[in-house]
Amino acid sequence: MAPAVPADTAAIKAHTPIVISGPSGTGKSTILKRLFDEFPDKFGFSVSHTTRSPRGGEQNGVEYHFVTKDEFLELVDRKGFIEHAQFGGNHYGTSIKAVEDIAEKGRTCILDIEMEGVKQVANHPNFPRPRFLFLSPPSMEILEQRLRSRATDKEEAVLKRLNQARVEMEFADSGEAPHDKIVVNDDLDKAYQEVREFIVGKDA
Ligand SMILES: Nc1ncnc2c1ncn2[C@@H]1O[C@H](COP(=O)(O)OP(=O)(O)OP(=O)(O)O)[C@@H](O)[C@H]1O
Repeated sequence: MAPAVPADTAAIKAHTPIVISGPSGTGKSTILKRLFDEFPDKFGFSVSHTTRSPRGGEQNGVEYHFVTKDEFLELVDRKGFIEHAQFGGNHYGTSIKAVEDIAEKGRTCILDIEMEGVKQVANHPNFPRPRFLFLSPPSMEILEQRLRSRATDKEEAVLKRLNQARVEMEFADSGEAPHDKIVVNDDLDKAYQEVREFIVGKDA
């Protein structure tokens, strides 16, 4: 078998990645957008790999690294992904290299990933441990309101997201979750300050 992809690199160690997770609709995108706006040069999102075909205008290496299924599975074998999953018949994953690319630019990689991905990252055999942040909704009722107010989902999709949210909240509450910090997104300004402090520290 091909050798494992090296993961313990100086760049990644110098810029410890941040994993942010939390149920859909909790406010991750909203808070990350603020963070990127406040610190335009400090952070980056990694470019994921996918086996799906590029859509009009999508460029390899920009929206995604577009690869064949064989290439994808070879990288899986080599432990080259910190997390990967299958959706709608296609594979998607975050490679070690993609995280390293951000760190090599002197930026901190922010990984917005769901629960199964969080478990994979935490259990990766040689990827250095990132810092884990969980964003929690104040209650299921409020999460439901936010999902509905976003108005991007049909009823069935909202119910599916709420069920998944329950599973994620249970995981976050269990002793198995790797989270270093849990922030409840009740008041947005307050939640943002807590996230900001966790990520950049008090004095930034
Ligand atoms: N503290 C808050 N108070 C009220 N509304 C909020 C708060 N934070 C976020 N929202 C609203 O909740 C909705 C969901 O937020 P957002 O899209 O950022 O969630 P998300 O966690 O990124 O979801 P997904 O994982 O599905 O992308 C948005 O309409 C957003 O404006």
